[in-house]
Amino acid sequence: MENQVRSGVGIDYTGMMSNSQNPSGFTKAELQSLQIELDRAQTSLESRWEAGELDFSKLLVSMKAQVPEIIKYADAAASKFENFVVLGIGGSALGPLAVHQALNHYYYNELPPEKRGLRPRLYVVDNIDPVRFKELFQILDPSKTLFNVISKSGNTSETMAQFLIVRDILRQVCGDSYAEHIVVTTDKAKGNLLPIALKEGFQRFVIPAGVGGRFSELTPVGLLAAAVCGIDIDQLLEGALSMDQWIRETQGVFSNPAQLRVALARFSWQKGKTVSVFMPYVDGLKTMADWYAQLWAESLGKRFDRQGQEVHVGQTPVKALGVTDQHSQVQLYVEGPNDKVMTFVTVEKFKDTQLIPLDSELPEDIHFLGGRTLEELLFSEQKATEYALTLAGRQHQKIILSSLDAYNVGQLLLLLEWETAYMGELLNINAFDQPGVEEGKNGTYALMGRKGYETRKKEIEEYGETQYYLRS
Ligand SMILES: O=P(O)(O)OC[C@H]1O[C@](O)(CO)[C@@H](O)[C@@H]1O
Repeated sequence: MENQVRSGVGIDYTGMMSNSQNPSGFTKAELQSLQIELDRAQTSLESRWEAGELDFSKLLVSMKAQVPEIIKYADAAASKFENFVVLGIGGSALGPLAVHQALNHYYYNELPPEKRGLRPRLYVVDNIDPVRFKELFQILDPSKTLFNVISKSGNTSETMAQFLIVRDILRQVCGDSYAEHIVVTTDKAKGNLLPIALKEGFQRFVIPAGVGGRFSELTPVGLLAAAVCGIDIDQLLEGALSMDQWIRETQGVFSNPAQLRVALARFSWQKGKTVSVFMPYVDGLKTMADWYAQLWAESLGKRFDRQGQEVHVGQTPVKALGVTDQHSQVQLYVEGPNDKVMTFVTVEKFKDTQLIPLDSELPEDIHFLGGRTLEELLFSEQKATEYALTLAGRQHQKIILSSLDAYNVGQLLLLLEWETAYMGELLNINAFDQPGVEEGKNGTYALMGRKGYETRKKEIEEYGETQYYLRS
């Protein structure tokens, strides 16, 4: 194998490469030809790192130093509250959810408290659907709940609205002690949430200035929820640091995992693969696909390059789950337009095993299942899907975690963050802003009557008149 598997996460890119079954795959020479560009990207990223623009990586060490403080608070919260609710959206919600699902029991909230290590149930409310919001309070006792309001900007309408509703409920239920039920995670110096937190005396955690929402999982954004729910955040950061070191200290497309992944992404993009399918074959990683989708889409979907030229770049991320989506989307991937590149995410070993019982009374055709395990079936299905894709000339690769543990999840997060940063360099765009979303945010302020947005409001209302409509 050319690519070294270090510490527990590996990349199998056989399905991306040219061979007798897939002559249209890439050659080693092709990947190697990108090395000068990759070296340039590495140098540029290094200077951005120095300048504090890549604090998702640079601040890992200081995050590790903050672990005891976070654990101390989390343990105290866990002994006091039955529920921990994250209020946030986008990067302020997807990371906490992804890591929780990856590392805790799949039915964590339904477990009796002693099987949860007496830790609180976790809810991540990442939307503003009024029905869902109301229904949350039909199952939650606010007096036994700690709410973590997370917003980097401290201004996001969805999160601020959630906060205002929750604060109101808490005031009614808990009276003067309502502030003990709110912990705020936001910027140190900016945004509307900060002065409120200071005035009302909420416990506060800081999102470092140079870390944007979608890169913030390994700051208090994700670390607090993880620690409250019993995840080993020290190991999470340890894994992240080891991947960080591997990527920052290694030269060469066949040795540096971020360079390898980005070279594959770059060539597939160039060859018309406008869709990137992220398909874990582990239920625990299902919401990791949501987290990845935001990271890849918001970072790389850009209209202008750094010189202001209109480029309209970006690969569309699609979330899928193996084996479930074999029975839903894979037909399209095998026979539809050849515009997709697939990343499967798998584990070498599941935490547990499940035997399929043998029953010789049953029809002969299902005998083959008996005595085998569910994971054997799952691995076989995955392999068979890879084979079908290869036969159809479709490219695919695998990120393989030795097991689904905190260390490896930390590695995975950093790998995906770094490859996104690299892709930004190769596409010559700013991977750390989101001007297209800001437009929508401002439009929302206008429509909701925020001061200073009156002209915008008028424009949108005029534009927004319904002209064509069909109804039952
Ligand atoms: O954490 P904030 O500032 O509330 O932002 C939430 C999300 O909104 C965005 O700014 C736009 O979707 C994301 O980048 C971010 O993760």
